[in-house]
Amino acid sequence: MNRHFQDPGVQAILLDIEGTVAPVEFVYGVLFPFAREHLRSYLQDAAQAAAVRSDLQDLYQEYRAEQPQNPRLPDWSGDTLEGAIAYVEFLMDCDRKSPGLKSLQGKIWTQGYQAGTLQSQLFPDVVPALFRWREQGKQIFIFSSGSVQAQQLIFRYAEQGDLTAHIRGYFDTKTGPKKEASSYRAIAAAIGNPPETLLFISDVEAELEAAQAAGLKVLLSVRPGNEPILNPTFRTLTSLDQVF
Ligand SMILES: CSCCC(=O)C(=O)COP(=O)(O)O
Ligand SMILES: [Mg+2]
Repeated sequence: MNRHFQDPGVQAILLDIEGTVAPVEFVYGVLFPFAREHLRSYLQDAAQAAAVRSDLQDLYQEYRAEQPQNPRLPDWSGDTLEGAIAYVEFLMDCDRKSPGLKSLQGKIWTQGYQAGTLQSQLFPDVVPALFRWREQGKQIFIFSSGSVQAQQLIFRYAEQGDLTAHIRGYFDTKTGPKKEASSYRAIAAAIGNPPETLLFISDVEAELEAAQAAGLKVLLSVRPGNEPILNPTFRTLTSLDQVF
């Protein structure tokens, strides 16, 4: 195997999920439809739970901030479930990486994974890479727009079994947006490593630009089903087999 990315200075690997370790088709074809289908029944059952109320408060704040500029928003007075459902559906329609939406989706998926209805699909090179990198002493972290809970589920309920032992830590957009350099500086600080000892792998060039600006090493993930990038600015990989 030609492991063409070798850099002895890299001590930790930060992985995106969708388009890097999991196929876009799994996220858009399985996870997102599951959350949409179960949104109403989930909120009807759980809207009074403290964690769900907190998500709804975050969503309502986002709604109030957006409402004056966006005539396409559905009506939501803040105290109706119908309004909440309509706004969450609106956010899902535009694939908004909203922390409130992502947190709610993670809670809905939890039920699906625990019931055995959902199982996560990862590219076949992911599990060998996790074992190989750990044997080489590299730490593995995740940074995704999906909530930390959703990320943990992906690795706990993989078709290949529970992979959470391989993952040292998880970061979501509570740390900061994926397209801002400050988020990557915050992640490096949280991990306790200088930025240049981290390698970030993602399918989105704007995320790599931000990570590179923060001093991280970066690689562009090119996978079946990803948005095609005609002239990539960054070094590409088509399999994690190519890294270390
Ligand atoms: C954590 S699985 C669900 C992924 C998700 O909700 C999403 O928006 C994908 O974002 P990513 O940053 O992993 O490309
Ligand atoms: Mg991605």
